[in-house]
Amino acid sequence: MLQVQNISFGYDDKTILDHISFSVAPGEQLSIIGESGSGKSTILKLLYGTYDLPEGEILWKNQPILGPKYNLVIGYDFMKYVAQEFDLMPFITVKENIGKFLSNFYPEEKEQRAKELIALVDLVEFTDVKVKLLSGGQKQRVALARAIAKEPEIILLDEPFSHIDNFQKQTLRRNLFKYLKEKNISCVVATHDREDVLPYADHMIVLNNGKIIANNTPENLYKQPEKPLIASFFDEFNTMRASSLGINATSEPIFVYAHELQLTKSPALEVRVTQNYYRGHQYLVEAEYQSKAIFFYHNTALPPNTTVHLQLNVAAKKRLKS
Ligand SMILES: Nc1ncnc2c1ncn2[C@@H]1O[C@H](COP(=O)(O)OP(=O)(O)OP(=O)(O)O)[C@@H](O)[C@H]1O
Repeated sequence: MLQVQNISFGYDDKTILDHISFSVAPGEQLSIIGESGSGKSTILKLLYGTYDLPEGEILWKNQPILGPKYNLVIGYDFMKYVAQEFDLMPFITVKENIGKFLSNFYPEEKEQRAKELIALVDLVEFTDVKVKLLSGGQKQRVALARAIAKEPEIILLDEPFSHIDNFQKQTLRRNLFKYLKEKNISCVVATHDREDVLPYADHMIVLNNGKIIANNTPENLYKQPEKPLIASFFDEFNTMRASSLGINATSEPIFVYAHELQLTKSPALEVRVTQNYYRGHQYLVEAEYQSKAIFFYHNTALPPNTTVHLQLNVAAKKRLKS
């Protein structure tokens, strides 16, 4: 179990993390989300022991993770960290880069394992290519393969698929996260991508102004986002009054995802269409309601300046009542 207990940290006078606590069980995947600069990478670096902690404690299986003041070499064998900069060896091949992280004791097993890892990250045709000749996405794959080479107990991933193209991202993500679960490797992922979180994370924490403002399952946070920052991570959304949608709920503003609004003939929420954005499966329609923008999805583009009426779909009513 990883335990982060009341840690605070800043690079200079400015506090970046302010009394943060969370934990990660063996085999569990935790996602850290938050705006750019909110401190996601800083948390990963602290978990890895890159800096000394001025306050609080980080424990892995009840042993403290210590910074450079106490460790000549940063990091621990049971933990791997894939940073945004990959730190590969450019003048040797993909296989040699991965091999550096495997034991030389049983050469046949080493060969087999290197092949297995290269296949996992789909780099078979680049096995013997020098890393300096690879693209950014290919380098990121090598870094991921290298990090899991020795099966760490916990892995820290900083935007792990940021350089991988959309064609290959889904497969790589599925393969990697499935592999980590199978091997019971704990995983902490800093990400901006909801696709890293919704299908895979057991828990997610949301960072804002140095604090954790939410710590829950992705499903619970998706259903009850509570803050615009959280809703915006998942999807296009609107901040609305429950009364304007004809539901008896709180007088507090509610967050309604754009896909939860649909056209109706009855005289419900009346809006004026201003723009359409093609999104493949549907159009995202921008409209004006009481001088503010409101967004919803529709199967076809709607002519600008038309007046239409909107209502919540059935699933949204259920979500907002629960
Ligand atoms: N080595 C450093 N020295 C001084 N300030 C730093 C250093 N590294 C990061 N910072 C500052 O700390 C804050 C948090 O940075 P961090 O990289 O942890 O954010 P992040 O949430 O990971 O951002 P992003 O999503 O853009 O990667 C930022 O304001 C950043 O400018």
